[in-house]
Amino acid sequence: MSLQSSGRQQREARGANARAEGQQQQQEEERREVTLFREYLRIRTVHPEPDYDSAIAFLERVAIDLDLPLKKYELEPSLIAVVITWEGSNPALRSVLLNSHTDVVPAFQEHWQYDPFEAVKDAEGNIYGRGAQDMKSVGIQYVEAIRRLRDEGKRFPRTLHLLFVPDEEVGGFRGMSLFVKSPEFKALNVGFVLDEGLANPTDAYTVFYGERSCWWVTVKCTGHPGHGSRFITNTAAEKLQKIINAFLGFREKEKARLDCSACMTLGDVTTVNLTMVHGGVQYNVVPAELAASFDIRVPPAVDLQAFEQQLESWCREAGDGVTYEFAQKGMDQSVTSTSESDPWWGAFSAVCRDMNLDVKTEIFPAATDSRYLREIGLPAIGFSPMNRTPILLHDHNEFVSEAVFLRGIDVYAGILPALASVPAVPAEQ
Ligand SMILES: CSCC[C@H](NC(C)=O)C(=O)O
Ligand SMILES: [Zn+2]
Ligand SMILES: [Zn+2]
Repeated sequence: MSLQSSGRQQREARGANARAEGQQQQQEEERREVTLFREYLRIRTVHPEPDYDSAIAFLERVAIDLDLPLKKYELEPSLIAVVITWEGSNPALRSVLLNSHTDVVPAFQEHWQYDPFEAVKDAEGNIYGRGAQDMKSVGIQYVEAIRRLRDEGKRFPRTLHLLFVPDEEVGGFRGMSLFVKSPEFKALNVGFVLDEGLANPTDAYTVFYGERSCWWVTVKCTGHPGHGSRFITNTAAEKLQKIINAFLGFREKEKARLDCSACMTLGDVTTVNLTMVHGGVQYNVVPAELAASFDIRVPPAVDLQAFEQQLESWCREAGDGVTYEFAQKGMDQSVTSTSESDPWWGAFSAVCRDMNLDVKTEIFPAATDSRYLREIGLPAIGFSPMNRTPILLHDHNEFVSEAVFLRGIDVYAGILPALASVPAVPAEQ
């Protein structure tokens, strides 16, 4: 056996040390909010085989502890949405939905400093785990803010629903997408939604009021086949070359637009990435068909019809026998109002100002479950209260510090009363 310890041994040793320190600290002083969050992180709701049963059992205990009713809605066999409800004093008013997803993306253990499902807290108070940012922290912050408000004897006019959905990380097709279409969702009488956002490395908090449309498109190029030793004309490869040049040429222009503007963010430009190429038979056979797949994200301000015409013309210009097909084509471009005169945004932004939070509004660069909620006409804000934190969702060594996590509970304890006290909006009068 080598004298040098392996990566795994080092990780285990680090984990054991940090655990021992953490346990000691926990016995001495760890706050129950943090302990609950770390317990949730240890539940392996990780794709491709998320342990949703354990997450549901955990949430059932949370609801009992909060003394609030919990309902389960089966969306598909073994895919369950959980709703914990704190009824308002005027339940006829529309409710506020606090959404979080219970699933997390896979973690590659060998790249992590600690086991991604041990929820290790290091000496600096950083809590490591898959889901630490995306978005188990937010789920527990909602719970703990509500616990605090209830312990203080507060009650607000509007009902607060805590929703925990499965399968967001694989597109939400069997999760939120189904739930929003159900009569049970309608019965929740939702008026406004808080959902996930992103960390911000500066002092500011980022708040998302819309998302880019997600277009996944495969362009198929056909052409003359033949022997690999000859100059075959009109080949699939020549057409594919034109397609790739057109798509990636546009990508460069959009990148330059982003790079030369200090006030633009990723959500304001269109990104195009070549993510898959398909085709070919063997070295000496010129193939009759080749295809390229692109991940395209289009900001809400872009005219989608005009953009599709652009794709069409790139395909036409590449030659005959070039066609495209969508695997995903988001067409809804609804954004949530950030006008101060909007009752929901007005309440949200005013309370953020009162708490001295520096809020930056942006378009979310990727796709979240908020798109299903905006699609049915609901205002939804993406907000994960994590400032002074690097953006590590889906990355190795995802963490949030204990201090930022706890501060996020204070933030929700300020925001939730404001949202749950928004006076009846015109549609409710
Ligand atoms: C369109 S389904 C895929 C959803 C995924 N969401 C995130 C947050 O990574 C994405 O934007 O690729
Ligand atoms: Zn997420
Ligand atoms: Zn995610």
